[in-house]
Amino acid sequence: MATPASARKETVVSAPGKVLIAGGYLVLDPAYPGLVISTSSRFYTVVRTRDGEASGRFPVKVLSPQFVGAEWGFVVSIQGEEVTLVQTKETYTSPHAGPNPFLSLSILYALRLAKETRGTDALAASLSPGGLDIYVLADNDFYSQRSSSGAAPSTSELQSIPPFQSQGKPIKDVHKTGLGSSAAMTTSLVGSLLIHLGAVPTAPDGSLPSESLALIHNTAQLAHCAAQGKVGSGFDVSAAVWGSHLFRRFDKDVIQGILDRGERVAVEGSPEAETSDSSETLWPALQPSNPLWHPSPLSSGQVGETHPTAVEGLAASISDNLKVARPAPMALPPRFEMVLADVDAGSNTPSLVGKVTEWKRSKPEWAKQLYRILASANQTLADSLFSLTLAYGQDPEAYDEAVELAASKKSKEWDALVKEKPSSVLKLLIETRNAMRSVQGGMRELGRQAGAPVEPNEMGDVIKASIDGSEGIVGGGVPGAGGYDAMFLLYLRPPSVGNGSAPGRDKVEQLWSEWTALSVGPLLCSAGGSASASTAALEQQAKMLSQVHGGQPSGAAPAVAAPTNDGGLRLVSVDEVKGLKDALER
Ligand SMILES: Nc1ncnc2c1ncn2[C@@H]1O[C@H](COP(=O)(O)OP(=O)(O)OP(=O)(O)O)[C@@H](O)[C@H]1O
Ligand SMILES: C[C@@](O)(CCOP(=O)(O)O)CC(=O)O
Repeated sequence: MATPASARKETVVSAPGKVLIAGGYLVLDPAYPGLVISTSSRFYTVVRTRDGEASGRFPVKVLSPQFVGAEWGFVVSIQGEEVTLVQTKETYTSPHAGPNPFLSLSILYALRLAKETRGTDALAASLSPGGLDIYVLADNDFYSQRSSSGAAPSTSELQSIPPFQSQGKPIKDVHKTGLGSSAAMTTSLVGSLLIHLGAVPTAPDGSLPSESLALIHNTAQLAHCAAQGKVGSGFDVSAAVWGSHLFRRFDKDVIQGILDRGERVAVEGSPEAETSDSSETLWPALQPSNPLWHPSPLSSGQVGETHPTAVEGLAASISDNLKVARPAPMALPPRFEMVLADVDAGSNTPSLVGKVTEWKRSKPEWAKQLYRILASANQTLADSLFSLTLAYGQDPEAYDEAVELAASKKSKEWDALVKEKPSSVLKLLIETRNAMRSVQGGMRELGRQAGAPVEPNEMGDVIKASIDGSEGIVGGGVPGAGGYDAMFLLYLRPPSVGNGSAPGRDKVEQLWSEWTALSVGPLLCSAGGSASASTAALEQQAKMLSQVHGGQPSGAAPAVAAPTNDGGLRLVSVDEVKGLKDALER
């Protein structure tokens, strides 16, 4: 099944950004799931084999063409069974490149795994004759496109910016937008290298089997944690691989031993450079079947306070059928869209995670109570979104009729609407709106208790004005850890607008452009895997979900097809991505 590595001259892998719409802070504990939506904005890594003289030393050059001076050089040496990686002195000491552990550790661990799974001869063949050129490129949304005056561009202005726009500054000076650039970069880099080096198989049609995705996921989590110097929850890397899903954290112990070795990529010629080949193997920890990567909500006693959501039950039955554990897929329901805002409050968000963790430690009883309330709101949200997808699968006409109606009213008017025109879909929309209000309220309370601006008042004000002032806005909040950096809204796009934009969404953008208390502007992306991204894939999923849900509540799970991975990591070609070819030639 594997494509012979020697046949690969070029490998391009794309991975999405993420928005954690429910479960911030709680997801640090595997007892609580989080709802992470991948974005249509993506990161791309292009790996090309270079021509040159075959030798035991292979140069690996990494270029990030959107930034000034962003060029990193590495050398892989293969001698007998020993493989070492060093960074060139010139790029290590360069003021604009320097050490970049997200890049260097991704390369290091991908090489190690390739050596373990294929042997040094095959690894050398994959790097021959002249080593590798690697390009990393991000969709414009990953970085703030504000002008030097700080003004936020409108959607139409953003649309007129060429793809993969040069930022005109070094990477350290750039303003990120919270989509998870380091996770999407690490994951697409690890994925493209493992595929290019033949360490994970691709299917004949170019898709990636679940085992391959799982191995890319596990390796990228290791590289990202090692680069960050800490183990976060990892939902960003998880979304970069699996797209939108219901996330549960893996067991830290799975990689702690490897992290404790504190490996890093040494500079060429330094004393450490001689000892950078580790004899410890990665495979036992990283192999897809290692159960520590999958805290099962159904079988482990770990879940403590929470019950598995309906959608996790579904995922377990899919995994049983596929014999590979993958997290519960969770695209937004049809006709749902997401809009994100780049907020420039002119102040740095203080360390929110530290404050919340400290509060939880000092007030364990209060924290337990609040976490229980938040967990319940998060699960209700996941279950109501799931029920909406099911409702669409069962009766798309009735669903569309209800969405058309709801999108013509402000969501605070839906209660009166359902009395006038009773509809099960409208009731589910109200349930979803209420769950989003509870999640938002819970996050605000968490911040208040911990003395941390999780949802600062200025952010709460603009979110409230957006939801209350426009038609069809289901809810919103501050994603992830919150703070002043970003916000998201979920809204309905009525069937009658076709591919056009929803009037409620346009009204929100107008409101933002006139907002003076904060500088707020839209990003271009929507949700990955949502109806707009791939209606066919979503319809297939809806049918599949209703098939499972309508089936046996206990006993044997029905046979179901593998979910598509449209919203997650995928193999692409340079030509199919608008503007990528030009950006590589710049
Ligand atoms: N295009 C790129 N080229 C090279 N390195 C990059 C690129 N994008 C991000 N990085 C690396 O990722 C680091 C940023 O990671 P960090 O974890 O601080 O942010 P983040 O949480 O991913 O941010 P955000 O979620 O806002 O995108 C940069 O300092 C750089 O090392
Ligand atoms: C607070 C936390 O739950 C969310 C951080 O999310 P983000 O990086 O702000 O999107 C921490 C984590 O999950 O790693």
